[in-house]
Amino acid sequence: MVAEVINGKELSMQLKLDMKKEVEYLKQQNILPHLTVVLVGNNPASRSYVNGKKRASEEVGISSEIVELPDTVTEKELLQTIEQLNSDNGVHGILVQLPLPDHINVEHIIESIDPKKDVDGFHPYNIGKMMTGQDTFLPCTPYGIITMLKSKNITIEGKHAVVIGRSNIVGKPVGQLLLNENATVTYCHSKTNNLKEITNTADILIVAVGRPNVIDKAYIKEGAVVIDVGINRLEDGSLTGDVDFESASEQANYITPVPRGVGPMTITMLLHNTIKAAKGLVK
Ligand SMILES: Nc1nc(=O)c2c([nH]1)NC[C@@H]1CN(c3ccc(C(=O)N[C@@H](CCC(=O)O)C(=O)O)cc3)C=[N+]21
Repeated sequence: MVAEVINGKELSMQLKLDMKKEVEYLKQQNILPHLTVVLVGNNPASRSYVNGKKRASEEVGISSEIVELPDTVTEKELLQTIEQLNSDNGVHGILVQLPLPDHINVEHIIESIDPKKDVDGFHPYNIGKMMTGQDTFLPCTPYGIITMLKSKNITIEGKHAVVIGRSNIVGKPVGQLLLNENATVTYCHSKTNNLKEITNTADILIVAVGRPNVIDKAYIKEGAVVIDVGINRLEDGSLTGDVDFESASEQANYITPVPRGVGPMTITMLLHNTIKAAKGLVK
């Protein structure tokens, strides 16, 4: 079997065309969707992701702004910046790029963002809404993954979905969204015994490990759907996922590549959430 590739870049382009039309329509009603991204410090990877978000916003006509703060900024100063953005009626979405420097408590920062502007879907209030199946901002990477599955009409209901990874921004919420779609969900992580035995029962395997090329065909059931959330920069500068793409493609029915897989979808769902915020749909 040779797996069909789910191209996140292509799907993103289609979705962005629809969003562009929607933004034009909103502008006719004097609503100009606006996203503010807060970037602390000078991490090159963060800077490149933030630039990607700005570029994508421009593509669909969303106005965006990057607020840059030095890595010496205090927690109090950062909280003040967020407070200003919370009270600015022209700002619909606020995203504080992670990771933050060690001297800043990330929970304090996330909880200070107005949940109605929390386009990352990271605020505990929105996570609670997601867990109880209420309409809210869904975290962008998990939402992008569900959107990719649906774009190929892949059945989620009744399937065994295995998630490797339990981070607050990917592993935990993607498992919850799969559960909301009536999958049977298993979480695996660094302390899991018999990982390979479990992943070999997965109809849908979500890999968010954070180490390059560690999941190969030995971990994959024939005909499975494999979603690679990893973004690993190798010494030669190239990007690779957590999945050994060549090997896994021999066993899987569907697979996502890296780059041009989940990454672009993350940004696209951020734009979707920003438009949703501008429409005032999240209370
Ligand atoms: N508050 C917050 N929200 C985030 O959503 C967030 C964050 N912090 N911190 C970092 C992670 C990472 N992330 C990515 C977004 C797009 C690509 C992406 O577009 N990747 C391209 C390649 C980009 C490249 O060449 O570097 C691809 O996979 O094809 C990757 C990673 C969002 N994150």
